[in-house]
Amino acid sequence: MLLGERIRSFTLSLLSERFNDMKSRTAVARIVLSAVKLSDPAALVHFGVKLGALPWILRILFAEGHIKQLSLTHRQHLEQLVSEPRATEQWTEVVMNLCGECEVHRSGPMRASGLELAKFIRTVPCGYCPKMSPDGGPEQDAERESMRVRDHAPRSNIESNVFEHLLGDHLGEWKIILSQQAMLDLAQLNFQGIHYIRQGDHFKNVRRKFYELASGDWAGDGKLLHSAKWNNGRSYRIPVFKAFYATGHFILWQIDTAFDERFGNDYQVIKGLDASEQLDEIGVQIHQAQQMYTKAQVEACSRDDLDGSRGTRYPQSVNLGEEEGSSMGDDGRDDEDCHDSVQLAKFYSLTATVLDRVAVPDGRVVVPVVISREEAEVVNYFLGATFILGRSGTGKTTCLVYKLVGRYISAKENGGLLRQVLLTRSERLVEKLRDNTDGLIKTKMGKLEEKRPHQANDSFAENTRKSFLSLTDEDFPLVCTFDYLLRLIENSIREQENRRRYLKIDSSKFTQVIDFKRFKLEYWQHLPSKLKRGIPVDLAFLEIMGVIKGSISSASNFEPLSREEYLGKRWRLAPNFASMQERAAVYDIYEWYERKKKKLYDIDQTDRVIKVMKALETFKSSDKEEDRNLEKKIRRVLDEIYVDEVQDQRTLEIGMLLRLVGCPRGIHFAGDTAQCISKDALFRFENAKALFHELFSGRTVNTRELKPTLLPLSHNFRSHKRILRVASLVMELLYKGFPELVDRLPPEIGDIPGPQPTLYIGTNIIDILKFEEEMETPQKSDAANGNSNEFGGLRVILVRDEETQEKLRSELGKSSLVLTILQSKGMEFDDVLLYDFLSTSPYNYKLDMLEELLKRRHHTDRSHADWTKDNIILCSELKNLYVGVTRARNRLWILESSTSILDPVQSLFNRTATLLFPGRYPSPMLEILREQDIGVCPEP
Ligand SMILES: Nc1ncnc2c1ncn2[C@@H]1O[C@H](COP(=O)(O)OP(=O)(O)OP(=O)(O)O)[C@@H](O)[C@H]1O
Repeated sequence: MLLGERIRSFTLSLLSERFNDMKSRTAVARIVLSAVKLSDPAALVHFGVKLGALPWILRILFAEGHIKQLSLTHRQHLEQLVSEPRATEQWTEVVMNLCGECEVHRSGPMRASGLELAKFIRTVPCGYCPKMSPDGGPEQDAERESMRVRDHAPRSNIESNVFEHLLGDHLGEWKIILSQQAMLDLAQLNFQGIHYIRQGDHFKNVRRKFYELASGDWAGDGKLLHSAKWNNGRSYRIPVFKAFYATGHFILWQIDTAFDERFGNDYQVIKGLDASEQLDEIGVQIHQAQQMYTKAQVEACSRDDLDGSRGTRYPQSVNLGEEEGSSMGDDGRDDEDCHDSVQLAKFYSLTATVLDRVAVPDGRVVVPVVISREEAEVVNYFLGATFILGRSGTGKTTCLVYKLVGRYISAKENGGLLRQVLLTRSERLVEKLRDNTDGLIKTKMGKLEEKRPHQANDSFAENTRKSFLSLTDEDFPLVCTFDYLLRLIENSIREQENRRRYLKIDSSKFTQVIDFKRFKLEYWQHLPSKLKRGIPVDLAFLEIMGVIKGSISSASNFEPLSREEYLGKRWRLAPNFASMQERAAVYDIYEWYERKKKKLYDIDQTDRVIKVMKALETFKSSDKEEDRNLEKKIRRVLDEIYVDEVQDQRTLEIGMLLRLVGCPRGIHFAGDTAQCISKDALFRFENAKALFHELFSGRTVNTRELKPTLLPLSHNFRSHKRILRVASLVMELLYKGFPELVDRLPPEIGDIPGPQPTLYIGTNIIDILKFEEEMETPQKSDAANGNSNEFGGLRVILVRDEETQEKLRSELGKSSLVLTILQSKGMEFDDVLLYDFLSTSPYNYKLDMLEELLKRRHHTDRSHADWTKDNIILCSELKNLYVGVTRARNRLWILESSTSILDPVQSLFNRTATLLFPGRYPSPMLEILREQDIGVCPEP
């Protein structure tokens, strides 16, 4: 009590001082906020009246969204505060000053009463409020360099509360984070508590213990600070404690550091490691995890007040700078018993909401992972359109989903609704994204968000009859494939055309849209051989769909590239065919394809998008009001669009999407050009960026909004460092061979140890796979335990193409998960078995050229440009390999049937890479196994 009083009077005295610089003002604002949160809620009134006279602090608290949040948690007291006549006047002035230019808030509170002002404050800032400048100075409108390093972005650029909305309230001063295992243990305890009365008390006790831990007051008889000891001869760099919740039962915990969204910085946190009491196993894992810490990290976790005395200990802020763990360098440690290192790689925030939801026995609880500061900045960034960029596993999808859900919940909690759509091309990934999105919303909002009727009636079939304009609030957030969204829009357009008898979008004759499979079977087979002229079928399709038809826009009057335009296109924008002869041949094929398609009444994906865009244009300029209204209505349905794996979308499609939102701020894309392996789309950031200019230059006054902000992510959270070394070497080859075709991004950094990837060469791969299948024992998986937000399952066999997929499925049976590399995009698996990828590559007989490539120093000369053009297929091979390798979290097996690939691969990965880059690749990367090395019993 006494301490509370002291903090309050100290803070009030601080408010009598003058602070002239923004840094001190921000610090004071944070202190005031913490003091308000720590005090009796009524204290808000005292502080608030004082703040009325201190607009410079109040502005900061408004701009960073804290007042909005206090208006929810301290509703009654805020009303009381702003009803005080002097405060009403001063607060109104500050808030109107801040958001006088916002479309929504311009008109101010409805009436000049305290109650109305409090209501008004609850909605400030909103998505339409222009960026608030807490220092009251004019907003710096200079366009930022788009590939900025966000570390330098001032914090006021960040909508600070989006991620907090997703999480809900913390249990106390200390943030608590739980390992996957501890989350499982918690759910298990709760389950037992419901079924066995005695254990019911356990769960209550555990809850209490977590609150005690979070309070920072760990006094007493050592019940929270009982040292955990292991007789395994290992020394622990950070002390581990047992918090007893019943005789013989405890939670294992240690102090660690993590990003704390409440303070916008890294802080000390309580890390719950386990509650299962399987001490031996977890003891080894904790030891391994602690070995990876740098000295500075260990120091940041240390405290000298862990003595069990009374009093609250506050978490300290941590500044580790740019320091990473031992990243990809060799730490000289033996990783051979690192099989479970992934278990302690991911942590979840234990907030009051999560604890309450775990206490409700209704199945799956999706909990946000503890994200890094870098990720939090991406999640909270809403000043303009964003492109989240990063190599694989760097959290792009995670950030995109948290952005969407955080915004959704924030709007809901403020009594509004955002109509958001999250798209990607792969159905499989969409399902995962939907589970995740719905799960996060349900965890946070509980009963408020019961099953959406949409799902029950429609199941997101791509031939849905539902129309875009019939979407209701309950359908949002809508998580679906791009094709599904397209179909919804087509249906709305068709309804109007039928009503008005235009009959343009009539797909009744079109049974199935032409995809690569149909193109190959029904078109290519009939293509006269003189037209084929050595052009590979997959590249021909990619070129037609991705370049000739894929870059159509309203600027080109929705016409595909003419022959002249295509022949004259810069090589970088259409790199698959470099010579005029080849391009001319492709154009001949394209013309033949269009003629045949017309005869057969067929349609392809680009035709569909073009039809939609043309129809919308026609409606827009129609002389019928009804048509114009329809076009307007379609444009007003969505507030925000999120696209994952955006590199799979054509420019044309991005153009369509941009037309569907009124303001560029509502657009958030995530992708990686190194993973651009689609068979029918050719993505270029340049093209997408150009579209923003084209489409929004007339619609927004803010020049910054015309340029999407690129937000890079660099830390790989998925795979351990031995897999990352393989991935980084593949990237290095791509950079060396095809510098113009992949954006150079910071290399993925990862610090988790793990087992060495294996290259197996043998003719009995199928037997091995069958054998493995039989031996496979059910393991704990995120998907199975329902306690986390994984985007994948346990083990997958990845193959080059659908034919191999079918072959393997028939040999191995349905219980094996076999996917093409393309289908596996965006997913992750504990174990990945890459099946015969190198042996079936068109480069299988000349893989030694990879070594030459790695050795190359300069790549600006002409001969290199020619080399790149001649080896364009290698670029796609390497991208596929990169995607395949990076799906693995734990074990990577490269299974190959051809002995001829052994020497070049072994030489590249195990010798040359280490010789050339000993820092990055300190030891042989692959364990090599041959048929004779393992004893697999063939089937009797
Ligand atoms: N801060 C974090 N700590 C631990 N795990 C994290 C963190 N952020 C993300 N993850 C996990 O890392 C994995 C990879 O994340 P995600 O799928 O978002 O990456 P991505 O960049 O979209 O990858 P890809 O490009 O390969 O699809 C997921 O399991 C995710 O839950």
